[in-house]
Amino acid sequence: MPTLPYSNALVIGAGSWGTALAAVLAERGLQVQFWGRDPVLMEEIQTTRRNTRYLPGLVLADSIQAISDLEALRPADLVMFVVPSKAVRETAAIMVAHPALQQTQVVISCAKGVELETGKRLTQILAESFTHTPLAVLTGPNHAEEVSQRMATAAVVACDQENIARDVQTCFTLPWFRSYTSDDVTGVEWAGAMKNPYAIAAGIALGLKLGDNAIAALVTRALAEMVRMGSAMGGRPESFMGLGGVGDLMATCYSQHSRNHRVGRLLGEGMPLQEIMSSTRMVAEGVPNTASLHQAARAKGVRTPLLDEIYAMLYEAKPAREAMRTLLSRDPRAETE
Ligand SMILES: NC(=O)C1=CN([C@@H]2O[C@H](COP(=O)(O)OP(=O)(O)OC[C@H]3O[C@@H](n4cnc5c(N)ncnc54)[C@H](O)[C@@H]3O)[C@@H](O)[C@H]2O)C=CC1
Ligand SMILES: O=C(CO)COP(=O)(O)O
Repeated sequence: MPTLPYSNALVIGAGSWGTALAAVLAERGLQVQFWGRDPVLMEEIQTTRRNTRYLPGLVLADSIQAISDLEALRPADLVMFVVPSKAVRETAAIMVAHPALQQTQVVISCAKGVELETGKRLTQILAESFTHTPLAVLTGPNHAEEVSQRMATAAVVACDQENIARDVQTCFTLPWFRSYTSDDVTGVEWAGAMKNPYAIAAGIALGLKLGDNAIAALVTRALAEMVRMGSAMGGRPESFMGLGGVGDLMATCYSQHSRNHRVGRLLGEGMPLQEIMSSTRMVAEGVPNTASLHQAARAKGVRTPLLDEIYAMLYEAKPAREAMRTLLSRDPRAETE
C-alpha cells in the first residue's frame, strides 16, 4: 500500500455517508475526528461505536473520535464535507473560522447537489469560505450501506491540482476500495448533482410498473441530458461516461439502497410526496436539486425534457402517468440531437 500523505482527517456530517467515510479513512490508517451537530447522537456513537440512526450495521474503529463540540476539534490535514448540499454553505462558514482548520491541506466535497439560490456547485460554495485551501471532490457509485460492509467499490477523486488528487486517491486506496483521479471538477460535480432527479424518475417508472425497456430508455436519455447540461456548464463530456457519471447514474437508478429511487418508487405507487418525505429522516438530494437544476437549466437555455417532467411531478403535482405520456409523445428526433 502506498505511504499515506496525510495523518489526520476530519469528517463533517454524521449521516450514513459521513459514517462510512470515517470508517474507510480509519481502516486506511488515518486518525479520524468525526463531527456531527447532534450532541446526543455523537455521544452515542462515541460510546457504543455505532451510528444506529443512520448506519446501524457498522462498528466504528477506536481510532475514530466522534464529537459534536467544536472546541474539541484537532488540526486535520484532510477535511471531508459530508453534510447535505443545502447545509454546505452554513457549515463551511462555521468551520473555516476554526483554528484547527488553519493547516488543512485539502477540503473534499462529498455531497451531491447545486445551490438553488445561486446555481453554484458545492466546491464553488466551499471556495468562498476556504479561499486558500485546495478543494477536491469524491464521488461515484458509492452507496454507504455497501461501503460500510467493505464491498468492492470504486470512486473518482477530482481536483484541478494533479498531485493533490493523487494524494487523496492514496487515502482512498484499499484492497476493496479503488479510486481514480480526474481534473474535471466541474464535470463530476454536475454529474453527481444530476443523477439524483433521474433516479427519482427511474423509481417512478418502477412504481408505475412501466417495464425494463422503459426504464432502460429513461436512464439512457437521462445520460444524454446529463452530458448536454454538464457540457453547457463547463464539464467535459467524457466525465459523464465515468464513475461519477454513468457509474453513479446506474447505481442510483437501479439500487435498492438509493433514497432517491425509493422516493420515486413510492411516488409511482401513488404515495404523496409530503408523506414520503416525512417517512424518513434521510436526505434525498434529488428532491431539492430537481428545483435547483431545473432553474439552472432554464437560466442557461439547455433543453432538459426529462428534468422538466420530473420538476412538474415534484413541484406542480403533475400526475406521473401524464408526465410519462408527455415524454413519449414529444416530436420524434435523432438520438444524438
Ligand atoms: N448515503 C450515501 O450512500 C451517499 C451519500 N452521498 C451524499 O452525501 C451527502 C450526505 O448524505 P448522507 O450522509 O447520505 O445523508 P443522511 O441523510 O444519511 O444524513 C444527513 C446528515 O447530515 C446532517 N445534517 C443535516 N443538516 C445539517 C446541518 N445544517 N448541519 C450539519 N449537519 C447537518 C444530519 O443531521 C445527518 O447527520 C448527500 O449530499 C448525499 O447525496 C454521496 C455518496 C453516497
Ligand atoms: O449517491 C449515492 C450513491 O452513489 C447515494 O444515492 P441516494 O442518495 O439516492 O441513496
